[in-house]
Amino acid sequence: MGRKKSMVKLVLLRHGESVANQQNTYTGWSDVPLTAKGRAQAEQAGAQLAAQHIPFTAVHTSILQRAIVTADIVMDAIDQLYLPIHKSWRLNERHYGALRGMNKDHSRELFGQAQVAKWRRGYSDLPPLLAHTETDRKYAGLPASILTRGESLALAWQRVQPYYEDMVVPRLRRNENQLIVAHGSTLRALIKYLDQISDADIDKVEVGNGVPIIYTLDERLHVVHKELLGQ
Ligand SMILES: O=C(O)[C@@H](CO)OP(=O)(O)O
Repeated sequence: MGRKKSMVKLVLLRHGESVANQQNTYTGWSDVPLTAKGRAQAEQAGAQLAAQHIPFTAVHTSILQRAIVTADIVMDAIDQLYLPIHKSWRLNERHYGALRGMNKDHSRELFGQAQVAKWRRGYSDLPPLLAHTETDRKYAGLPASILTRGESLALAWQRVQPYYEDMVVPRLRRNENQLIVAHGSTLRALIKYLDQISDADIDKVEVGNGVPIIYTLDERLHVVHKELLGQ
């Protein structure tokens, strides 16, 4: 009789629509709230996940309210409010530098379609940097090496990967299902890693607000199945 292969679930979820998403402005580390539509998207994601009956042992999110509130709504909907929730700046959205707050259509008028496409979806392209690093007290303890004046997706991955390796992988290895509620680019970086997408092809990957992505992983944590709920 062969040994039963263990399979574990890793669920990724981008927050519901934020005020900045609604206004079509660059967000990054801006700490903007969900819209009413964003809350409804989180509730719908929670209902879809509830139907999957996945018992998690931990939830991971950023220190930005749009992700934290989405995580809370989902934990309630799946009746797992008791779970530990780990919040880390490492799961924050990619820092959009001096673009933050700017309307995305306006940025295309200013810099051109091609440049904006690279900033938004390229792997190594750095947005124009802020003149100063973050002053918000929640970032006071950040390592000095972290560039908080703007990040490429590649730079964001450099701070997401250690979180994934230290906080998520050990739990997955113990066969514990994990839920990560984060942001478009943070999740694109993780999806790039899990799906082994090349630097060039990551520009085709989009992550929708409130669409749960369920990965089934084998004992080496390689992807054996991927499903987007409600798609
Ligand atoms: O503004 C942002 O921070 C992100 C996600 O909302 O936008 P984009 O899709 O342009 O990378």
